[in-house]
Amino acid sequence: MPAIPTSAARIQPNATSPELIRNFCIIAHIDHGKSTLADRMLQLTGVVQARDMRAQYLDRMDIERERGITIKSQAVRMPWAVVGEDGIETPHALHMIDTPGHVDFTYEVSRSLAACEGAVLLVDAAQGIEAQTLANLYLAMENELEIIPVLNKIDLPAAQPEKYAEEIAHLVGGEPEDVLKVSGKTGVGVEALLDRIVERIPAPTGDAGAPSRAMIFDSVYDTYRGVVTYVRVIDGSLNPRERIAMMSTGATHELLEIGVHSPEPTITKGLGVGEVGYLITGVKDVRQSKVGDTVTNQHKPATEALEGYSDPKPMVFSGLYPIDGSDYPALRDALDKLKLNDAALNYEPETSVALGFGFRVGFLGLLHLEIVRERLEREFNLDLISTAPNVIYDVTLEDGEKVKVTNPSEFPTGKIGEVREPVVRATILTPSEFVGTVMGLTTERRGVQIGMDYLSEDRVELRYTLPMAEIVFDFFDQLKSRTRGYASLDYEPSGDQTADLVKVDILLQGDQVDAFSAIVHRDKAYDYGVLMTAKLKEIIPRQQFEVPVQAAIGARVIARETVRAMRKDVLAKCYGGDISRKRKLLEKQKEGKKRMKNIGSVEVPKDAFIAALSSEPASGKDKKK
Ligand SMILES: Nc1nc2c(ncn2[C@@H]2O[C@H](COP(=O)(O)OP(=O)(O)OP(=O)(O)O)[C@@H](O)[C@H]2O)c(=O)[nH]1
Repeated sequence: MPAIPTSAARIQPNATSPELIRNFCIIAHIDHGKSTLADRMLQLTGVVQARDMRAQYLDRMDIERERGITIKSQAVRMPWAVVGEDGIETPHALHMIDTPGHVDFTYEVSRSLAACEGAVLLVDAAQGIEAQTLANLYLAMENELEIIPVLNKIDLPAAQPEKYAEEIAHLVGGEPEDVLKVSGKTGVGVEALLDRIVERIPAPTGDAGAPSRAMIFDSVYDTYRGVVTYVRVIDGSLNPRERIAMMSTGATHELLEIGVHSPEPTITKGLGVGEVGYLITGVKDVRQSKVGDTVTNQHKPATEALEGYSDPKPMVFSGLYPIDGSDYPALRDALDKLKLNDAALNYEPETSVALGFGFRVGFLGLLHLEIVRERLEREFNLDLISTAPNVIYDVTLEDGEKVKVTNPSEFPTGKIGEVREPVVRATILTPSEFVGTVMGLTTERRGVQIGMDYLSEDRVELRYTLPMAEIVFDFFDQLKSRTRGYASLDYEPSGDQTADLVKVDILLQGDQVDAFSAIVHRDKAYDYGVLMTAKLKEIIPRQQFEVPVQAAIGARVIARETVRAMRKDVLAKCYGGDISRKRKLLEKQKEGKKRMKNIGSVEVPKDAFIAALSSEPASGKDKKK
C-alpha cells in the first residue's frame, strides 16, 4: 500500500448541501472497464492531474493493480459543474464508490450499493450483457437505485453499440437511444455521462436537524493512520473533535480527523446529510468500527440505528500453515491485521500432524483465498502452504447428533445418517452454439437445470442448481475453456442438499496424513485416490524400505502405490572377485532393510508435503478463476 500522508493536504469548505450531492457506483461484469472509466472521471473532473495519472488510480493494493481487478471498494469525491438552461453553472459534488466485479466479492458490491442513490450499469460494447451484469443489476434494483445504462469501449472495432443498446434497453426498460455510449479509454462520452449522473440520480435526502446517523460501509486498516472508516451520513452531521458512539457496541471515540478522498485524503470541516467520507478515531482494530454499524453523536445520540448489513458467510475453507513453524505467531498477527480490513475473513487455529501449527481459514471463494494468501506472503513476508479447499458440510449421525464439518479431519467416523452440502444457484450466459457444451459440463458436476431463456436469438441464459463444492474450484476455468471464453458465470448460495459424500484418507505406511484427506462424492472417490497416491509416489523420497501409499474410505483401501526402497549398491566396491562375498553382502543388506521396515513411520520432509499441496491437487480442482 502506498504511503498516505497522515494529515490531508487540503482543507475543504464545510459540508455541501444535499441537493448538490450525487452518490453513485459503477456496476459491471468483470473487465467491462469500471476502473478505466473511473480513471477518466477522475481526470475529467480535475481531481487527478494528467501528469499524476496512473492506470487504475483507485486500486491501491498492488495485487489489484497487477491482476487488473478491483477488490476493495473505494469512495472518491469529484466536483462537477453542470450548466443549466439559463447558462448558469452549478457546482455539484459527486461521490463515486468503485465496486469489485468478481463473484467472490458480491458482498462488497451490495454494501457499496446501499450507500448510493444511483448506479451506472456499464456494459462492454463488444461483449454485451454478461452474467454479472445481470446479478449486479438485480442487486441495484433491490436497493431501488436509479440505473444509468452505459455501453463502454465503443472505440473497439468489434463494438456493436446498436445491437447491445437494444439488449440493455430491453433489460432495464427505456429506449435504446437512452443508453449512453462511452469509451473509458479515449474519454469519449464521459462528460455526457457525468452530466447524466447529475440529471438523473436523485439527490440524497435526510434530516439535517436530527441527531446524527452515519452508516459505516467500509473500514480499512492503514499502517500509518490506524483504522480509516468510510461512512455515508444519513441524518445530521459529523464534525471534527466531537465524540461519536458506535450504536451496536456503545463504544465511544473522539473524531480526530474527518474528510473525503478526492482521491487523496482531504480534511473537511465536517460531513453533512448525504455526504460520503472517512473518519479517523485512532482505533487500531477494525472490529471497533464494524461495517454495517451506525455512527452517532455520543452526547446527542440517535435512538434508532440504521439497518445494517448481514455478515458475509465464508463459503470455502482451507488450512493455512507457515512453512517455517516459527512464523506461526507472525501468521496470527498478520491474519488479525487483514481481518481489520476484510470482514469476510474468518479463522481459527488448527494443528496438522504433517504441517504443524496453522489456521483453518474461511473465504468467500477461491479468488478470495488466493488474494488473502498472496497478501499474507507479500505484505507480511510469510511463506505459506494451503491445504486443498473445501466447503462446509452438515453431517447428521445415526444417533441424531449433528456435526458441522469445515475440515475433512472433522468428518465423523461413526455411523452417518445424512450429509448435506451447500448448493448454489448459478446463472450462465452463453452464445447458443455452446448450450450443449455447458449442459455437458454441468451434468458432470452434478448440476440440475432449473431454467433457460433466450436473451436474444444467439444468447442464452441457463440457470442451474449446483453443489458448491463442484463450482468453487475449476468450474469457471472449464466453462471458459470449453466455450472459448464466451460463457460467463454468476452464482449465489441457495441452501443445501443431501449428498452421497465420503471422506477419502491418504495413508503412508498405514499412517493417515491429515493434510491430504478430502471429502468427495462417492462416485469420484476412486479417481481422487488414484491421482493422489500416484502424485505422492512421485514426491516422497525413497526410503531404506518400501512405503505403501494408500487411499482409503474408512478401513477400505481404494487405491495403492508403492514407493520402492532405495537399494544401496553394496557391491559397488566389489570388482569381480568372490561370489560368496557378494552374496554375503546382499544378505546383510536384506537384513538391514527388514530392520528399517520395522522402525516407526516414514520420514517425509515437509517440502514433500508442500510440493504435493502446492502443485495442482489430485482432484485437479484447485485452479484459479
Ligand atoms: N478499447 C478499450 N479498452 C478498454 C476500455 N475501457 C477499459 N478497457 C480495457 O478493458 C480491460 C478491463 O478494464 P478495467 O477498467 O480494468 O475493468 P474493470 O471492470 O475495472 O475490471 P475489475 O475491476 O476487475 O472488475 C483493460 O484492459 C482496459 O484497458 C475502453 O473504453 N476501450
